[in-house]
Amino acid sequence: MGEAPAFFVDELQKGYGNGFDIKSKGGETAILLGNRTYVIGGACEESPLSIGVQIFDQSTGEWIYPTVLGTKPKPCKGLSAVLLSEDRILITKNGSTPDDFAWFLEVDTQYVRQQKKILGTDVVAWSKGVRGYPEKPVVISGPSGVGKGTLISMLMKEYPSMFGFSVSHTTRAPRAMEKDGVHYHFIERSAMEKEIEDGKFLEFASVHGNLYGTSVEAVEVVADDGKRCILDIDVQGARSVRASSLEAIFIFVCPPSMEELEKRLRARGTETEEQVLKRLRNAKAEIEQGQSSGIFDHMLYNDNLEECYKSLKKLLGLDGTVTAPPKSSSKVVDLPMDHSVAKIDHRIIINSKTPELGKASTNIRIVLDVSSLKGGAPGRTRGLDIYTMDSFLDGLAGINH
Ligand SMILES: Nc1nc2c(ncn2[C@@H]2O[C@H](COP(=O)(O)OP(=O)(O)O)[C@@H](O)[C@H]2O)c(=O)[nH]1
Ligand SMILES: Nc1ncnc2c1ncn2[C@@H]1O[C@H](COP(=O)(O)OP(=O)(O)O)[C@@H](O)[C@H]1O
Repeated sequence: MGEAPAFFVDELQKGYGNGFDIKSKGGETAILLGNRTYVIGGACEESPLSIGVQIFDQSTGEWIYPTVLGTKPKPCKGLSAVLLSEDRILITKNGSTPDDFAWFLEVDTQYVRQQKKILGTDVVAWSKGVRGYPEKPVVISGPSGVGKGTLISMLMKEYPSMFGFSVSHTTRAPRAMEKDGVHYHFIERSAMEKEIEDGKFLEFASVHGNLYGTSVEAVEVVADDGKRCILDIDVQGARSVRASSLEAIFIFVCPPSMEELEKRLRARGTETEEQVLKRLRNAKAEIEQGQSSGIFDHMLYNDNLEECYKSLKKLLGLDGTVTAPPKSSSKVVDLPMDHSVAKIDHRIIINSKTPELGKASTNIRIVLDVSSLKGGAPGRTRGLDIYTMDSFLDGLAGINH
């Protein structure tokens, strides 16, 4: 483990360290919470491509190097921090673009507390701040061979700009037509177990003797692309997602009969006889759980494919005229290299400290509204509203007229 920046120790031991402006040459900043000071900045020793986090415990005088989970921000020349509530710190990166300037470091959220228990170490977790909300992801479960993949392909083909598929990781061997990174991320068991330990998965389960899992990134990249995410996962996975912070719609697809299911599975011809028998044995338990667990919001019966597809579209609100969700139109400028932050209720006001010479507009003020945050680590924190002070004042003037 690396040394903590020496110049901090004196300041921190004096109890100094509350606020968003204790900056060193390395660009670190510090936040005091209880008797712990979170020192954030510079590059992380263990993963140099992300910002480092160290904790100074005032009561013991010792440095703690926590396990850092979630999507990590890349290092930058400097940053500012504001304590939002007692459980998370908002970090703004100097000189960054609007899609990279707001990050959250969770220090005592439900997710962090849960992970502390599992890992038995100190834990902090990053999540990236994102404007607005995507539509709820759609979780589709059902026994092997019922037609989940077929229905999802139809949906993606008809609405390519609206839906995106969550590409799962699996330890099973690829089928003849399957492409790595498209149908699944095919991975060795030991590598997947390591990634699970590192907190990279939203959920995972052992299904038909193989490991399957949805990485946090698999879902987030789809939402970042402005699309609605579709997850094809088993009942255990659906249960885990239900218990997570991801709000989704849960659909279970039933076969018309076990005989028909067997016929489809055999006709598909992708499994060995042993695998077919295993999948049919598991199907009974899956259908029972699907129907009685209370996890699923909707049941679909895939007897006639066209009828079933119509029902799927209906429950996703696609039976009428389809309108794309409006994209946010308010433009935000890049964050200045040097800035200060202040918190007023649910708004963070970001002020550029040094006017940029030779430019007409010198004093940039950006407002970050954090009143409607949703989600969080290990995924994204969504629902940020970011605008310039000018547009905020224009809005107020509009109301007054
Ligand atoms: N929990 C979980 N289940 C998954 C995931 N990806 C696929 N599955 C499920 O694993 C099972 C087997 O999938 P697969 O081997 O592709 O065969 P299929 O059932 O014939 O489509 C299916 O029930 C899938 O829904 C995942 O990321 N997590
Ligand atoms: N309603 C249906 N009627 C007849 N065959 C179907 C129907 N739905 C899907 N199939 C076929 O059943 C097989 C299994 O479907 P698939 O989408 O691979 O299932 P899953 O993804 O649930 O394992 C495929 O060969 C598919 O073409």
